Amino acid sequence: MALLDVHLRARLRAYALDVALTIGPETVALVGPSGAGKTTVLRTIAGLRGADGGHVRLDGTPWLDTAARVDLPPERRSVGLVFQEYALFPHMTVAANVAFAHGDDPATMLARFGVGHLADARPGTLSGGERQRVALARALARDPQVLLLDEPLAALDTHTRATVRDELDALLGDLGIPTLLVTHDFRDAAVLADRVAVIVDGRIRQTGTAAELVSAPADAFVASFTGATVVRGVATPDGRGGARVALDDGGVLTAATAAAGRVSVAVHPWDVRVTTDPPRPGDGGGVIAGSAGRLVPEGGRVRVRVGCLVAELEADAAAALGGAAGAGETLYATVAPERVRLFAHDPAAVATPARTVTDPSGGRPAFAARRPGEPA
Ligand SMILES: Nc1ncnc2c1ncn2[C@@H]1O[C@H](COP(=O)(O)OP(=O)(O)OP(=O)(O)O)[C@@H](O)[C@H]1O
Repeated sequence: MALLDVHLRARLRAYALDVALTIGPETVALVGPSGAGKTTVLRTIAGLRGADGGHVRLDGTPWLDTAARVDLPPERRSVGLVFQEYALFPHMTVAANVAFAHGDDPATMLARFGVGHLADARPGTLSGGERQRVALARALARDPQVLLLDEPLAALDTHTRATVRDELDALLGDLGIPTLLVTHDFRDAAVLADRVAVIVDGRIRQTGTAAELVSAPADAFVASFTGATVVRGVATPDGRGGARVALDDGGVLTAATAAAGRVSVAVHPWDVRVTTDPPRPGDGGGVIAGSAGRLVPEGGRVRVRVGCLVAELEADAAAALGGAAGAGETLYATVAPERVRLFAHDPAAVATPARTVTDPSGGRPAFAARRPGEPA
């Protein structure tokens, strides 16, 4: 069974990268913010840059071992690479691009990816989705033992992206070779990867299935990356093993876990309940009151902002709000205490806008991502 064993140390401009990963015949997504070191890891595995320490081994055979002074050139490492920009040679035809990767049979490879009819075309005349398929055909032409994908869907529009993502998902399942996929997008990671590793400043914060990261994030950054809204507040123990958190932006949440002092609070949008009437005082839970934002449809559900939280509702729950949303009326958001996650205060988690994810119930989650900076 194929096993890619990676441990890399490298001094980068702003931090020291130190990453260990073992990848069996599976797809592992390396996700994290810009500058976290994702591309550096991928390029080092491919042999396109060196490391200050560590190793890369495939089934025990070293491609890189700084202690033993082994550092195979890229062409002696059996990797297929797909870069962000597809890196096709613009002056060559599609067929020549694939043949260049010394595939003996570019026509068969292209046909396999549904782009056989484009063999004589120049890359500049292809759509993003077509270029992506050609790049995959080229990456796989040498029958590599390891596949490295750097933001393979980044250049595609939303519609093409969903289609190509599904194709890629099927392909990766068929290939069954160690595959490392670099992406900014938690949704892509959740669909394509068996495991997701979250990297920040050159260190892996957490590795798990997408559903594990959603249900048990190790820290506020991971929570925000999986789609949680992260806000700040001050926690006071409630004397019953939980805590009451006064949020900086107004409102109170109660948590089932104990905490005291400044905290980051992570809440997934699908755990937020929204009502037009305030909860009864005797309910004891926290509440956030806020003027309702617009209702925004998202993947069969509806999102609405209430104060500092974003709620994701079933269509009928949204309909029950009547005209309150969008009309600027006051709505009330509540969250079950066991769904309020408290973390040591982490400014990075708040500074990075959450990627949004829809309810992960039912096996592999269906994700709906919002780009950083887009309104919730
Ligand atoms: N040769 C180098 N020497 C020193 N620092 C470097 C070198 N190459 C990259 N860096 C720095 O290392 C950090 C990680 O870069 P890298 O490209 O791996 O990040 P990334 O996670 O892939 O980011 P993005 O998502 O924006 O592509 C960046 O701050 C980059 O400026």
